[in-house]
Amino acid sequence: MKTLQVDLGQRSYPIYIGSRLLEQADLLTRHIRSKQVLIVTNETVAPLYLQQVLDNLSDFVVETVILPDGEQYKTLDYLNRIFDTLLTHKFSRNASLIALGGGVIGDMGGFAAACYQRGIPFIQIPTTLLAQVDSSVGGKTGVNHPLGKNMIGAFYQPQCVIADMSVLSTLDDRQLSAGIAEVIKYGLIREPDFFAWLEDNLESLLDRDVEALAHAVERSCRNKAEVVAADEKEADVRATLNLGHTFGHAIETGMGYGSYLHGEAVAIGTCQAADLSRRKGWLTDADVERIIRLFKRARLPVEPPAALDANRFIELMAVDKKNVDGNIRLILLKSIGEATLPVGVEKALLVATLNGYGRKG
Ligand SMILES: NC(=O)c1ccc[n+]([C@@H]2O[C@H](COP(=O)([O-])OP(=O)(O)OC[C@H]3O[C@@H](n4cnc5c(N)ncnc54)[C@H](O)[C@@H]3O)[C@@H](O)[C@H]2O)c1
Ligand SMILES: O=C(O)C(=O)C[C@@H](O)[C@H](O)[C@H](O)COP(=O)(O)O
Ligand SMILES: [Zn+2]
Repeated sequence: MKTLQVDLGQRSYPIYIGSRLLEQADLLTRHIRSKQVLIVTNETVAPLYLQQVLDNLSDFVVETVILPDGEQYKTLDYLNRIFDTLLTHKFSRNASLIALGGGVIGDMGGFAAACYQRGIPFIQIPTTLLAQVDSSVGGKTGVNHPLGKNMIGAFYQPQCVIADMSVLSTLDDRQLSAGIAEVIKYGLIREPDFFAWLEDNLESLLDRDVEALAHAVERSCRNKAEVVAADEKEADVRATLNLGHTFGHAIETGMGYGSYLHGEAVAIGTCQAADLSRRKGWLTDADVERIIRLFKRARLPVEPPAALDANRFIELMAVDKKNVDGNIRLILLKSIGEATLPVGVEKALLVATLNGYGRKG
């Protein structure tokens, strides 16, 4: 097992990465401070892994919330189900919440923990590749609004992250690829050698080679932990983790939550951001081709949905947390391995990308 640390002073916490970690009761229980524990999970993950977690908690009073599965349920309405259970069972402020699932469950569980009695401890047990490499680390929690992705939320750090590689064996191929989209992001924004490693090792990841997967999770988490430690609340460098997300979130919101997976929308959005970076004169044609090729090899979509024209994209992108005074600001690439902070772009260039990229037939 590898242990990384997210250094945030009093809010610091470990990320445990390894195989069969759900069998190690102590890893979990050492981070629980009271008898009362709530596990939040969903209808897909519960039959697979809930009992394993419950087996570790025989000395605790445990309640469970099993939410329906899907991005379309990442809403305030479904968040209320968590509060209903916490209140029905009179959970106190020292109770712990465990989020067992992918990014949807992690974001919702974390937000519920941030809100309940103004904050109770919570633990992330991420069960998708995407959640292990990204969403479980860094404390962004929240829910969607029909008008915008993750628009209601809080920064709230977990007590620990337990990334058990063994649970990835039940993940389907489409979800594995979605996770790889966020892995590629780290190479693009800050670690060119990692991007090259991914080019060399992509097939091993797609074949679920355990060593390759563990390496990708560890290197991704190290990158994310460093960025979050430098800028917990996205005043500066943390915004680079949003590469491709202004376009990607527009796709998720505009096409209806759940029709594109988050990682798929980020893959398309990153190709659009790369195209725009080329139009700014920062990336070469060859760089953009290299980026698109890697996403395609990862079996990810790279072309935006035809249903969203440039006007609709711009309307959707106007609802983004990086915008200032209503102006769209994007993370672009100076090179493969170096991202910009949020920048405004000439509307003509943005429209050219929205009209041109991926629409050439
Ligand atoms: N907080 C952050 O920093 C952050 C970062 C990236 C993404 N996100 C959010 O995360 C969400 C996407 O997360 P995701 O890709 O994990 O999606 P998800 O949570 O919907 O999980 C994907 C699917 O995999 C299933 N699943 C989970 N674990 C499984 C397992 N071990 N075996 C079989 N099936 C399993 C789930 O039930 C679901 O059907 C989005 O809402 C996105 O906005 C947040
Ligand atoms: O942790 C971050 O910071 C990120 O931006 C990670 C992203 O992959 C993630 O999708 C995040 O939820 C997007 O943040 P948002 O603030 O644009 O909702
Ligand atoms: Zn993301």
